[in-house]
Amino acid sequence: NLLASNQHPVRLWMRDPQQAQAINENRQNPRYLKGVPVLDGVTATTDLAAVIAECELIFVALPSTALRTVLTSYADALRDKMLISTTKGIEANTFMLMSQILEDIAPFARVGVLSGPNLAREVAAHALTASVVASEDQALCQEVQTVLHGPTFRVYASRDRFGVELGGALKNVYAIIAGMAAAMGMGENTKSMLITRALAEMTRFAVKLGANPMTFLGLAGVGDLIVTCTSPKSRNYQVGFALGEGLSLDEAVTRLGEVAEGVNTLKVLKAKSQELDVYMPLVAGLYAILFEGRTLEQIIGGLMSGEPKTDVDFISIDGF
Ligand SMILES: NC(=O)C1=CN([C@@H]2O[C@H](COP(=O)(O)OP(=O)(O)OC[C@H]3O[C@@H](n4cnc5c(N)ncnc54)[C@H](O)[C@@H]3O)[C@@H](O)[C@H]2O)C=CC1
Ligand SMILES: O=C(CO)COP(=O)(O)O
Repeated sequence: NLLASNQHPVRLWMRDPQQAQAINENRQNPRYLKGVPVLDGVTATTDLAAVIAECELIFVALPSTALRTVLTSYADALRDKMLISTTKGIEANTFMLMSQILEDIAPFARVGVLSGPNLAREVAAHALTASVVASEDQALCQEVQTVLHGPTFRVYASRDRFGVELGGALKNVYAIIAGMAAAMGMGENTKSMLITRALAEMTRFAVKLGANPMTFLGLAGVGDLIVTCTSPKSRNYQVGFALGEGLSLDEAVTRLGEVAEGVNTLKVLKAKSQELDVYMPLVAGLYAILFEGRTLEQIIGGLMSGEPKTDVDFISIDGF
């Protein structure tokens, strides 16, 4: 809709012919965005080859588990196209971020990511929103800013594609913990502690992977962490909330009926943090709750009784 309202013709690729026809006829997508009119400039279609051939700029919004499978046979068609991932996940086994998978599939495409505090429902409802486009390709960033900018949506640019993308993927895990804490009636101090220690933890991990920690101070880092850890509109938060109400993980995911990337990210992140020997007590704690039968109280108890630590890892003061 943002693109269409800037007079750009838009193709929306989807799998289900009935859904595509319904969107084209009724101008609504009631399963995912009830009550939001789909503008006339958007045409839904199931023909991916035709969409790729017709479009110069492609926003890839597939769930992380589907991205490689869906696009892998289109390598030649994607040559020279501008591909922007909006997917916030990490591939199991390879630990690749989505734009890295796009590069892998289509080495001659131009690749970037769009990430930030961007709850889909609020973007669709024209809540004032900011996002980040990140790519080493400056012209690509400018193009994305130009086509998306409007009265309610503003795009900032970054050269740090890896840091921006990593921030978007990691925060989902902490949103599950935040939702859980909310359901269990934990205090505002506790919620703030969890968010801030989450930022410390994700930054520590990112630095170990060679990312720039300053990126985590931006919209795609702390910005997205705040919105996802505080909003009941976040699906990861909702999964956490359901867990805090006593549902099992399967029940929580089934009740949601949409993608909550944090569940898969948790598994790959736990394994990677062990492999790299990065201290991530929140990730290890959530993993222990979901897969080893521990409780949130036990995990928070562990945090509170751990050996004294410094507040911010990257400030070194003599004697600390
Ligand atoms: N919804 C949001 O507020 C935001 C979502 N994202 C990211 O966008 C990505 C997608 O999430 P949503 O669209 O929100 O999830 P969703 O659960 O609302 O929708 C996922 C869509 O992907 C389709 N899909 C699933 N498997 C597919 C396949 N193999 N081939 C083609 N289509 C397939 C589903 O039919 C559904 O239409 C996630 O990585 C999420 O983190 C990023 C920013 C905001
Ligand atoms: O990434 C998002 C907001 O920026 C959406 O978060 P959820 O996937 O948890 O709904």
